[in-house]
Amino acid sequence: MGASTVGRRVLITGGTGSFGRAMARCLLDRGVGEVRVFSRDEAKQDVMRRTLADGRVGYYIGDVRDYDSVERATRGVDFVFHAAALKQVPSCEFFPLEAIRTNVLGSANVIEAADRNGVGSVVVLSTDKAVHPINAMGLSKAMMEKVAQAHARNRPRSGTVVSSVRYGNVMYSRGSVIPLFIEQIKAGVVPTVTDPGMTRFLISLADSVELVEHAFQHARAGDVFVRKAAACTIGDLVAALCQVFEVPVKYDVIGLRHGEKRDETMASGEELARAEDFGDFYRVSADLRELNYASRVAEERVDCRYLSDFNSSTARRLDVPQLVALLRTIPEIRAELASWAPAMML
Ligand SMILES: O=c1ccn([C@@H]2O[C@H](COP(=O)(O)OP(=O)(O)O[C@H]3O[C@H](CO)[C@@H](O)[C@H](O)[C@H]3O)[C@@H](O)[C@H]2O)c(=O)[nH]1
Repeated sequence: MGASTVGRRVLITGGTGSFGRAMARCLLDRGVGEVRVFSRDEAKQDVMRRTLADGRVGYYIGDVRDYDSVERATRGVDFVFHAAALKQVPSCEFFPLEAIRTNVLGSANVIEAADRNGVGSVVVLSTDKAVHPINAMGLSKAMMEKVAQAHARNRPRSGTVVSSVRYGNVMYSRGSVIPLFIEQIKAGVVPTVTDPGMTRFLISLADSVELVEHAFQHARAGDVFVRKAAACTIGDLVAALCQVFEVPVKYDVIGLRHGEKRDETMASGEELARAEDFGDFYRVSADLRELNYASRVAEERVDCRYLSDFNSSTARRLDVPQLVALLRTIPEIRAELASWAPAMML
């Protein structure tokens, strides 16, 4: 069994977001000593302070772009979960430098501050969009993963284990398509679908917390953990939501947004060739060898396997009835349903 958070001090960057709040609750339930919520927005911190009402949670205003603010929040901390990010694909296309500042340089600040303050483990949250990236968000997250792996490679004697987790679309996360579709359905507006054939990996917030915990328990420096998520088409997703909210299935097609991919890749074939299978997860270890490639001939086995990518177009596909059942298990969707009377739409 790996490390435990019982009685320990944990920092969550981006701590007021969907992941941060769920992770904070989970840590508190498990007996954490202190949770530090680090974020930019004092209003969101205030709401969280009043909702959680737990004296073990401390609130730190700061920005991962500002090294000093991260360094201060990291002092005396045992573990860091790094969730602060710019994560919307279209907006990062318009402001790619902002994605670099937050997702790449900000992550480097978090890793550096954690290393200097002797933090035991840092888990950075990445995305399937970091694999074969074509948009600024995915490119910046791919670079974040590279920064995490370079830490493992360049500082082998560091006491700080830095690992990454990758997952797909978290259902009902803030600013994502499910709350948008629900808002449209409830307002009597026809949902706007970019491309009904587009596919996305779906995971629940609880599963994302579980993956981060798994990474935290099992990480070696430079590892990337990948969730074996199921996928769906956006056409099926909107149809399932219409069924859940008992309205006729209808949508308007608006076309791809800036920077979007039709399908996502959670792990490349090259990565899978050296991955370990943990059942619900893969662990892809970093290549920690040095740059002297000629020395490889002396190695026992040179592995040149290639596998297929783990892609949302070929992954296990959830159909409409399965999506309906899954969506009905999401607490936020149940809450939306509780305040919903479809007859009002007639
Ligand atoms: O009006 C809309 C808006 C979006 N979509 C589609 O819905 C899907 C999901 O969109 P969205 O919820 O905005 O998520 P993504 O752009 O896929 O990105 C999310 O999922 C990623 C994981 O793949 C995370 O890394 C990102 O932070 C998160 O924003 C995509 O196929 C969109 O094209 C529509 O059909 N209609």
